[in-house]
Order: sequence, then structure tokens, then C-alpha cells
Amino acid sequence: MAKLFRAVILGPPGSGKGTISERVASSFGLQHLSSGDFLRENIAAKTEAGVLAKTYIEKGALVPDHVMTRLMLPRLVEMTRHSWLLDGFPRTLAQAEALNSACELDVVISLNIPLETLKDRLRHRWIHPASGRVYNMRFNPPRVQGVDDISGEPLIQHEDDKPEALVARLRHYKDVAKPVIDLYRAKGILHMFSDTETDRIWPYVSSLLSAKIPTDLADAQRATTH
Ligand SMILES: Nc1nc2c(ncn2[C@@H]2O[C@H](COP(=O)(O)OP(=O)(O)O)[C@@H](O)[C@H]2O)c(=O)[nH]1
Ligand SMILES: Nc1ccn([C@@H]2O[C@H](COP(=O)(O)OP(=O)(O)O)[C@@H](O)[C@H]2O)c(=O)n1
Repeated sequence: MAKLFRAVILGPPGSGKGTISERVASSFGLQHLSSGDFLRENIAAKTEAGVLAKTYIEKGALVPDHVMTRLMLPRLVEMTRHSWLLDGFPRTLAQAEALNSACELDVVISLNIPLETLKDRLRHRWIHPASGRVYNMRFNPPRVQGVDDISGEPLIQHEDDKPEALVARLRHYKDVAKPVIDLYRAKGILHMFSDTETDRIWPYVSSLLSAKIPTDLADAQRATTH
């Protein structure tokens, strides 16, 4: 079997992790696992972890490490046979250490986006809750205002994208992320991208992954997509 590829994308809320992850998934065939989407699925399904997580997310707080790792590590075990890109997990040093003991990462992509840009984007972010599809009323608006392009269902704004929760989230992110970034830098797998536009970052991410993804894996993916 071809060697599997493991990547993580780090960045503050609104930095474009979800947007870039979707491009990675469609260009390189990696499975994209968004911890935010997975949490929202658990909240919608009222699982034990979901009910607990909801109380934190509504306050703009992080879900405790033991809840996150208990949710995510079993999900990763289900994806053992796939190459994947993790988005939103790990968020803290404790989560990064738990992930370390479960698997070895090949690449960490870190998005470094100015604070004003983040605030501006999140204010305009709307999602389709059933699918997790993300719109931005300016960057990628839906074809019909307020309505999902595919299902025709109404779009909503996350509780945690509303102004009250937003500022607390952005402030907290930096403190918590720094040791995670330092850990991956020390391991020599960190790749940092700084810009205000996803479209300018994407070509660099794409060429990094083209260089890093093992040729036999890329060949296998080409064979399945053509
Ligand atoms: N204006 C603008 N908006 C962007 C850009 N990249 C992503 N967005 C939007 O910004 C919001 C946050 O992006 P998302 O990928 O959800 O970020 P995440 O929170 O890091 O996963 C979404 O509404 C995106 O559509 C960009 O380059 N410019
Ligand atoms: N590892 C994680 C991931 C998400 N979360 C929570 O879930 C929310 C939504 O996650 P997300 O990844 O969709 O959103 P962003 O905060 O990246 O925009 C976060 O704001 C956190 O409250 C967490 O506590 N810990």
C-alpha cells in the first residue's frame, strides 16, 4: 500500500483553514476532517460530547482538552487507511501531545493572517448547518442571498461568529496556539504562510504539498481520479 500522508492546518478562526482544506481535499485527495464541523455534527446529534461542547462554544470558549481528544482520536482511528488533513485540531499543546502519541505528522501548515482581516471575514461568514458549507457575503456569496446554493435551505451565522463571542475567541487563540506552533517548529515540520488573501496563499500551499506528498500516493490518487 502507498505511504499515507498526515497533515494539520493551524490558524486563528477565520484564517481560511476550511477554505484551504477544501482545496487540498479536492486537489490532492486527502480526507479533510474539520474538528469544528465534527463538533457541530455532535451538537446536532446531541451526543454526550456534543451536549457538553455546546456550552463552551456558545461562550466563545475552547472545549476542554479531554473532551476534544476523546472525540477526535477515535475518529482518526477510523481514518487509519486514508491520507488526511486535520483542521481545527490540535488547538492546544495538550491536544498536540495527544495527537503526537497517536500518529506521526508529515506537514503542518500554519496560517498567519492580520487581526483586522480576521474580524472582517468572520462578521460576513454564513454557513449551511446541514452540510457545513461556508459562504462569505463578499468573498464567496451564495447565488441567492441567505440561501444555500445546493439545497436551497436557509443559511445561518454561527453563534461564535457573532461579535460578542468573536473578540474573545481571537484574543484567546494567540495565547493557546503559540506553544503548538513552537512544538511543530521544533520538529521541523512547520510551514508558515502570511497574507491577507487565501488566493495568494494557495499556490504556495499547493506547491509545498506537491513536493511533500509521496509520489506513489499521488500516482494512486491520479489513477483513481482519471
Ligand atoms: N475576503 C476574503 N474572505 C475569505 C478569504 N478566504 C476565506 N475567506 C472567508 O473567510 C471566512 C473564514 O474562512 P474559513 O475557511 O471558514 O476559516 P477557518 O475559520 O480558519 O476555517 C469564510 O467566510 C471564507 O469564505 C479571502 O482570501 N478573502
Ligand atoms: N480543537 C477545538 C476545535 C474547535 N473548538 C470549538 O469549536 C468552535 C468552532 O470551531 P471551528 O474550527 O469551526 O471554527 P474556528 O474557531 O476555527 O472558526 C471553536 O470556536 C471552539 O469553540 C474547540 O474548542 N477546540
